[in-house]
Amino acid sequence: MSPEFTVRASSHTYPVIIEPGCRHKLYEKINHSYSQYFIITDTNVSPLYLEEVKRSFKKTAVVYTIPAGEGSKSLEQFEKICSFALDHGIDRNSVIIALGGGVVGDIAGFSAASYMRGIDFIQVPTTLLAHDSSVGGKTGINLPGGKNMIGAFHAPKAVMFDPEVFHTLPEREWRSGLAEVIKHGLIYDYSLYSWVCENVSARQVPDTSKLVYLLERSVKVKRAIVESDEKEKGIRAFLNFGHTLGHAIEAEAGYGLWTHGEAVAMGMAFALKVSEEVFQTSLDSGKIINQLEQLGYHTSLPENMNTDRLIDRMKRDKKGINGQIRFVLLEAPERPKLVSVEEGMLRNLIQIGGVK
Ligand SMILES: NC(=O)c1ccc[n+]([C@@H]2O[C@H](COP(=O)([O-])OP(=O)(O)OC[C@H]3O[C@@H](n4cnc5c(N)ncnc54)[C@H](O)[C@@H]3O)[C@@H](O)[C@H]2O)c1
Ligand SMILES: O=C(O)C(=O)C[C@@H](O)[C@H](O)[C@H](O)COP(=O)(O)O
Ligand SMILES: [Zn+2]
Repeated sequence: MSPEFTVRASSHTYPVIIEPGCRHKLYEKINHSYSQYFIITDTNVSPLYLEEVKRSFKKTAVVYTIPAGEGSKSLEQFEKICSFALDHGIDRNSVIIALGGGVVGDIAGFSAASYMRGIDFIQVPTTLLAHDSSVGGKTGINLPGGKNMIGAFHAPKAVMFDPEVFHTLPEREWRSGLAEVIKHGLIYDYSLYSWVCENVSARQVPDTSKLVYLLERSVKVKRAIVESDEKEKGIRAFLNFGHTLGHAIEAEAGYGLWTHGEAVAMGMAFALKVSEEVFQTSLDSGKIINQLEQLGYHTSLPENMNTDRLIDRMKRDKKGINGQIRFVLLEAPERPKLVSVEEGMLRNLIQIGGVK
């Protein structure tokens, strides 16, 4: 089974293709009228998959390879990509192909959104995590002061998953991606969350048919949310569950020390505790936090994290208004809510070790 469905954006509707082996025939699936094909990839993905992808092309592709890792989502790399594009004749009728994980997707997408005021791009996600980043049109780069602080909404022309490539993911990156699936489950589709807990190991990439199933279900959660609120005026903020603290941790530790998914999992565990405090509900946060631990995520903040600095970073989060820290909390599974949370409560919870 190779699911194919569409995502509606305000600019256009684009296909999402989930097809084992499709990296060998990417060119067949894309428009042939582009003047140039500009592949952006990274130093880990390039030796694994670039030649296979390029072989399917009838035209020569221009390639730019960024150093693997979160550190590459930078202004410096952005400038290098755009200058390289200009030097290699990339014009308005060219297309950027993002071959890699979320880092490649975000910076390639932002380059596509900005270069010559916007050219087409196609997402070819090679990590599980990028099932989230490749759909919905958020693109961007980091500042030292905060994650994704410079960016644009720019929808891809297509998203093409070849789940076979997930088999080379290191365990840590597989687990990282699973955190965003879990997020989709907790905020929108609890049966997906339960299915993951029962059927998916965080230690080992499952077989391809299970991967196809997982991708389709989780991408469809993302689709439902971004189709109803593309520019984050309302419910799209729920996709930030776990990210208020998660993004602060990533920036505070130094980009790349924590994976995005590790930080988001920690952030979700924290947000669950905050939810209990704020709503005084019977949300069984303990059970979910235990399940996160079973899957191998850290759910207690390391002692070397400085509370003041984490609080400062959370105040600069894009969801914040007038210096107030706003968290996505859960009143119950599938019942997320965006809430301003008192700084004192956050300080207390951080100081007692986050969630324990
Ligand atoms: N735009 C969005 O909506 C959105 C959503 C979620 C996350 N993000 C962003 O995505 C980024 C994280 O993405 P990520 O976790 O994919 O990180 P990543 O792109 O750095 O990939 C993780 C690691 O896996 C390697 N890799 C990629 N594919 C591989 C493969 N098939 N086999 C072996 N190794 C492979 C990469 O080289 C890298 O070392 C963060 O910057 C995060 O902020 C954006
Ligand atoms: O698509 C969204 O919207 C998300 O929030 C998805 C998140 O998983 C992702 O990490 C996103 O990049 C965060 O966006 P930001 O606006 O908080 O930087
Ligand atoms: Zn995320």
